[in-house]
Amino acid sequence: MSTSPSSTPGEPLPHPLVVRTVALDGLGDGRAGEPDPADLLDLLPQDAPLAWVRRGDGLVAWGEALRVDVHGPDRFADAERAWQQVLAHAVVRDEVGLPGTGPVAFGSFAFDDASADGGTVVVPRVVVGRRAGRAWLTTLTPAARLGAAPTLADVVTGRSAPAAPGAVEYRDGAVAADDWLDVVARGVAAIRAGEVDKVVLARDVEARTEHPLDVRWALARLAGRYRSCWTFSVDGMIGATPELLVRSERGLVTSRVLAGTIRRTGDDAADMARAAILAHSSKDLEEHEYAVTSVADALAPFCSSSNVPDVPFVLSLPNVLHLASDVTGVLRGAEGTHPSSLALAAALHPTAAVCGTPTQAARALIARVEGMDRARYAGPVGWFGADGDGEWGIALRSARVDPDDPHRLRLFAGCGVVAASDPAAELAESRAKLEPMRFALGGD
Ligand SMILES: C=C(O[C@@H]1C=C(C(=O)O)C=C[C@H]1O)C(=O)O
Repeated sequence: MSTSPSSTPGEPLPHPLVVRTVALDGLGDGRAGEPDPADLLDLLPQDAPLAWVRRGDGLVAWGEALRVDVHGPDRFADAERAWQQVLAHAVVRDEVGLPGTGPVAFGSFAFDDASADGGTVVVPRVVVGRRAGRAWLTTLTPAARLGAAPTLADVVTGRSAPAAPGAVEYRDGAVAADDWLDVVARGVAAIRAGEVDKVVLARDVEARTEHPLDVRWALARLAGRYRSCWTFSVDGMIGATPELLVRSERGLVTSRVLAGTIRRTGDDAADMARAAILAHSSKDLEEHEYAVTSVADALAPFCSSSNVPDVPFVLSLPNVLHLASDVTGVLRGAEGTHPSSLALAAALHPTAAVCGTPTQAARALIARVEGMDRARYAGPVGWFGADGDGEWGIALRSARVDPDDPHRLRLFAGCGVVAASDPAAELAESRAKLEPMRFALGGD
């Protein structure tokens, strides 16, 4: 675990963190020329923007009061510990008291324990949040004592308009598209040989942008088009995921499980017919069942009661239709004794929606045949607060901006493979899942 700016990991900040949350005025009626929290993404600076936004609500943040890099199988626990240490030294005045107010940290974690790209927690300096018509501003400042109440005009200064990335060139990532057919075929063969029941296999595509990517430009495109997804940006990992690994709020946990996919055609009547096919496809229902069971089983030890829908619904996105189930549960025990949302995410990860069934065998198969490091793709991404509540998505429909070159990104997509899978159909599905990030970079 490495922390910055810090002296030693045990004592991460030279001063306590002074955290102050104030309510912001009614949305949209701020004074002319003043920043307005009505569009959170508009408030972000170009440098290292943090975001977790859906349908206009959520959190945006910037600056780094503290950054912690973690690695290996203990990356989630190490991140949690670092956050607890920050909180132990924090002085908090929260005048709003909603989920997402007070101290907040963002995180993004690798899919695989062995990834070189383990994970990062960022404690920002400024957070602006919005939820159900209310908005707030939080400042997190390593300081000796509480200062004056901050205003949005103080912290949103010198914003340039997001700039388009210009022409974008795409080329094969670690495995060429044609060779990936063989990767899927090896997955199907392993299933038929009884090694696993389901495996999720992914591939990457490299993009090179003419101008350095202004992440804000991509985020605005994603949030505008993929409204039922969670648009995120944490430590260079960006995307709009339709899949919520876990939300934990005041003792109630929710997980949106997706598995089973059909591409959309662009013709609404044809898509309705395809939705009906998807809802009755035994191949897709089987894939979905594995994913729901993995989430329900992982949540069960933490919950006193839970609700697991018998039948999935069809989630319609601009590029694909998915089978979807919202699994909910009530956490066991009294408030204050619950595991944090990050601990729940760690217990759930990796679900069968992004790994396979059984988990360990599917993990080993992925490591053997996929031919790439997934890095942060398909890992948990999101935020949590001082009480541990928070939201963690699965980093899908996503890309990683090269930390050393803002012209370069790796785009990722994967597909659930079962005995009845056809490699060519999975390749087509992976192309459909790459569409959101291609659109984010300026594609149609
Ligand atoms: C792995 C991805 O998506 C996952 C796989 C799905 C499937 O195979 O049907 C559907 C949704 C996600 O759980 C991805 O988008 O990269």
